[in-house]
Amino acid sequence: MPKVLVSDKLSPRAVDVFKGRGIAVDVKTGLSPDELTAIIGDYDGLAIRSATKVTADVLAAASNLKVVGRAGIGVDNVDIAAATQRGVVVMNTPFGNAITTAEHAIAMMFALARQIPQANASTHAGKWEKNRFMGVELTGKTLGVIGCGNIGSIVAERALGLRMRVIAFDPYLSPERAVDLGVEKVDLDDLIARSDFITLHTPLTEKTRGILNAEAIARMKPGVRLINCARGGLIDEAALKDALESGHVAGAALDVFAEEPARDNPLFGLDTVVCTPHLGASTTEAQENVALQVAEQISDFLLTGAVANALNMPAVTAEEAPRLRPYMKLCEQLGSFAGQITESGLKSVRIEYQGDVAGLNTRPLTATVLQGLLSPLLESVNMVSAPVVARERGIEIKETRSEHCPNYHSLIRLEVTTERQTRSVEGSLFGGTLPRIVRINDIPVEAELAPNMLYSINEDKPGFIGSLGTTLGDSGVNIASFHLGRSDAGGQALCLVQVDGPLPAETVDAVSALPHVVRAKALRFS
Ligand SMILES: NC(=O)C1=CN([C@@H]2O[C@H](COP(=O)(O)OP(=O)(O)OC[C@H]3O[C@@H](n4cnc5c(N)ncnc54)[C@H](O)[C@@H]3O)[C@@H](O)[C@H]2O)C=CC1
Ligand SMILES: O=C(O)C(=O)COP(=O)(O)O
Repeated sequence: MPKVLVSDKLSPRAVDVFKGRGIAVDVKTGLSPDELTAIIGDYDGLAIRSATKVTADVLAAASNLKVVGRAGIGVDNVDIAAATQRGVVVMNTPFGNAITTAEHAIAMMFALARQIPQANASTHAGKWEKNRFMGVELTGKTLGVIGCGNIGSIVAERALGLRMRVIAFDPYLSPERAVDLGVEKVDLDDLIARSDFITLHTPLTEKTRGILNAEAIARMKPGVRLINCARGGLIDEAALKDALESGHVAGAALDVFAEEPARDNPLFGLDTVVCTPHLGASTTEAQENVALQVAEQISDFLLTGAVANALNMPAVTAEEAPRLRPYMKLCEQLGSFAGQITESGLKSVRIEYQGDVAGLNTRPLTATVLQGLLSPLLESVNMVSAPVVARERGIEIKETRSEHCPNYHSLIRLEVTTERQTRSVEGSLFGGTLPRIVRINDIPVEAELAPNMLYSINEDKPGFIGSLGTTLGDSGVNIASFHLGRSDAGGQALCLVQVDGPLPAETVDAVSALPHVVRAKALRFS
């Protein structure tokens, strides 16, 4: 039974989902990094929000971990590169809290415009400072949206409803989408120079860190107001403090901080700053959405192999997963076969999908071919890490698809070019589910790959099969099945022999030494 750890405060509905799907679940929140590292090795899945930091150290201790599910959007608390290297799928729930977070940004904008928190505190204190809290109207003001994705575009829609003029900076926002949303697409300089309010909705990346730094703040309109419900690192907090103190920035509403939990921050105590403790996603509705979704996604992945909303792996739907499974087995075998007979550096890999399989989602299949191919050559690689590892090693990967497939419903052809030669192996599914190798180096053969196999290439000469059988028999190796193929009479021949148990190295050497044998090798398949 797979086991999941919930290490942040998630709606209890997540636990219900895990239990309902037959997954064991522990809830342990508030763990220190050391405590998490000490126990993570017991779990197949980890469900988190923003508090848990899934660092390379945590991942190094996570020997059984297959999936990290983020009940929310931002994954800057997860070392995705390290997860990918370790073959751990990282998923998020990209929509479940978007409306709620957009609403928080709008609420923060109103709070800023009318100083509601300050007025609230003053009124509770019995001060009745009617003349102190003079606000500004939103109607007709220009709102600059930095990052116009899911949340930014909801904020834009709501702001248009408030009769604001909305301008947006987002390099990935298409002009058509901007027109549909009713926003003006501008560059960052323009946005900074023209906005009365600026709201941030980008992820925190190396490109966006400090996007509003001292220099950007200096170019803003005097009296500008800033809202940040995305990530703390987007604004330079020290520069913002200076600009608030000088009055150049009239106010800032911040839900997120460079260091969280933020117990001590340079901006605390300024009466022009409105703060909330990372509450953007904190509504009952959003928390139920993301908890249910992440629990379903983690369960689907652990139980069926379906992959949704992964940041480091192609998607596989619950409908596709069972259809892809036999092809994945075939792809793994094709890759593993090629990987085991490869003895020099890989240069390129070409995968041809023919027939029915060409109409399926082939990205996970290609990832599985690469996993099979690289596994015999590298220490630990799986379908999450294999494409990245292949790219890092400069291996060129080509994928082609054709509906045309004369002899089979589906055929997958893998061609591997190394520093020395090009080899190919082709396979199909018999009866729709059983992987079979049907061609090796353009020589037809029909073989099922079993855990222990002997592969040999020989000249097609009389007597070879007898001497091979005798050599194996003399070594006490029992033959389970025997598959032969040849290019033409007297030309190159090959055989794949399934044997009962691992082949001793001396036996392989003895086969290699037989007359007419070009090469012999023991192969293992899972
Ligand atoms: N305060 C809170 O509780 C919450 C905060 N968030 C934060 O909000 C962020 C945005 O969430 P979504 O809108 O759902 O993400 P999204 O991925 O839908 O949108 C992000 C947008 O930022 C744009 N972008 C990327 N790099 C950019 C750059 N250098 N300059 C300008 N735009 C850039 C992208 O093109 C994209 O359109 C999340 O990454 C997360 O950090 C999300 C949910 C709750
Ligand atoms: O979804 C996000 O990106 C958020 O920032 C929400 O964070 P939280 O789950 O409330 O800790």
